[in-house]
Amino acid sequence: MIRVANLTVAYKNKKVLDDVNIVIEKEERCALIGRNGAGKSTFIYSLLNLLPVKQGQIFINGIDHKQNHWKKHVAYLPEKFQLYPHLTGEENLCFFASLNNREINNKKIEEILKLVGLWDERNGKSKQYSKGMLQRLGLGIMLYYDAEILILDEPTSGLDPMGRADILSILHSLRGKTILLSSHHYDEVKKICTHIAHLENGKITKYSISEFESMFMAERGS
Ligand SMILES: Nc1ncnc2c1ncn2[C@@H]1O[C@H](COP(=O)(O)OP(=O)(O)OP(=O)(O)O)[C@@H](O)[C@H]1O
Repeated sequence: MIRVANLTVAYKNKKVLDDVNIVIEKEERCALIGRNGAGKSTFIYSLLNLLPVKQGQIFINGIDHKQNHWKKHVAYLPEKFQLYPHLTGEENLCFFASLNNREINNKKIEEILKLVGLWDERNGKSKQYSKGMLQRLGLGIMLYYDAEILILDEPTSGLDPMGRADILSILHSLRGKTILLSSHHYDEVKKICTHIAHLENGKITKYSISEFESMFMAERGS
């Protein structure tokens, strides 16, 4: 569960998040949507402590995020990330899986490569992977860490419709995860998400998909 209370973030004099309060419950799949520059990345960076929070509080599974041990509950996929182009898909996954002296679990590596649809291409060098394959490999690396809370910054950005559908259907297939993902593609994320967190003018309002749909339709009709 993620709980944010009275979060305000400003860059110099420009307030981007203004007294944000939101709870994302265990096992919800919540899409953070908002226009370009609305503050989606700023919100995610604040959650992850990549941006120091000066005003407000954030709790991850009940742990104040000023303490460090919340980190084992969370895995993060940034919008842009770098893999090792001369390594194969499987070697990249094994490299990241072994960080922090973790032992590599070969069965889990196989399961994840199958889950993200890269088992047959596992021996191809990642420099030869398409953008969709790279994104699925990034997702696989994130999933290896077995965190309960997954935070993804625009995971479908720059992908074609099939690539976007692949990523979303993998996320939809996961069980027991709490997911927050930012996106510009409301029509797509609504198919797999349970909730929408709408960021506008520094405020975040959370809706169930049906609440958001009826508000959206009412606005269109008026
Ligand atoms: N380091 C920074 N210094 C000053 N202003 C910043 C900084 N980072 C972001 N901003 C500004 O804060 C606002 C919110 O940016 P942010 O990147 O969080 O929005 P976003 O919703 O993620 O945008 P996009 O959808 O385009 O990725 C923008 O006006 C941006 O220009």
